[in-house]
Amino acid sequence: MTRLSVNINKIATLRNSRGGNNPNLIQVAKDCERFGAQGITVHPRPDERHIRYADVYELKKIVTTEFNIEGNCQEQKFVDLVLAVKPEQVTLVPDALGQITSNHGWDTIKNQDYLKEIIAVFKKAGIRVSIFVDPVVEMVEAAATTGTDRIELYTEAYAHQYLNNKDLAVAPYIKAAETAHQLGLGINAGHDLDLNNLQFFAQNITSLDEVSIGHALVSDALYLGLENTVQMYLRQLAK
Ligand SMILES: CC(=O)[C@@H](O)[C@H](O)COP(=O)(O)O
Ligand SMILES: NCC(=O)COP(=O)(O)O
Repeated sequence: MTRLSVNINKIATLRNSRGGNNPNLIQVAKDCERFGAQGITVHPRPDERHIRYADVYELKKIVTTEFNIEGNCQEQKFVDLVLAVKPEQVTLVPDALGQITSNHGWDTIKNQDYLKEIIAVFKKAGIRVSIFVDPVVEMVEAAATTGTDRIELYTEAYAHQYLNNKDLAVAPYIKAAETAHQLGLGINAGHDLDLNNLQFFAQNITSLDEVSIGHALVSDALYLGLENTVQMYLRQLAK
């Protein structure tokens, strides 16, 4: 069954907004796992707008499921952090500095040599590597020759198109996932997945290993409660 990794970036956003330690990020991570989450994802950005580098070291001490650190490996500080923490998985995301959020996958053709080199560094450290890609067959095919263990399908386009035509929305992801599976790549997915669009996506992407969900899940939890929300997302994946 597809694993749910809860991205707790937005818990850190709320915490940072008042300069204290409320909500307590570490306690939220522990609670998410207690409520059934099968992973914790964080995305420390260079400006530390939400997840701070120090948080990552503290989370490593308590995460008992799978710890997934996402970020831009072109930042040496990020590479050093991941090699020091050694999470179960690192997800490489080609974000530029000023982005409000992640908004594109790797060009795995143009960046083939660079990705091969940096992926080998993480794999040598025993860390599973996933790379963030758009649902484009050629990008998936080139991902396979970088040595990455998995791809993470960037699902913002799916989430937006789903509101108009869900079959059209999921079609490119089915093709990309079939290609990835045939090439022996693991398949993750994330960005803008939510309680409305998750089940249809998971039902159509049969070899989906993991989804990482944060913004919508944390927003839902404001109304539905965190324990209930985590379990609602898990039920969407179980159907
Ligand atoms: C790679 C990805 O889609 C998520 O990690 C996203 O980047 C979340 O980052 P923010 O929480 O900063 O929007
Ligand atoms: N990799 C996607 C992720 O971790 C969370 O993205 P979102 O659910 O906050 O859009």
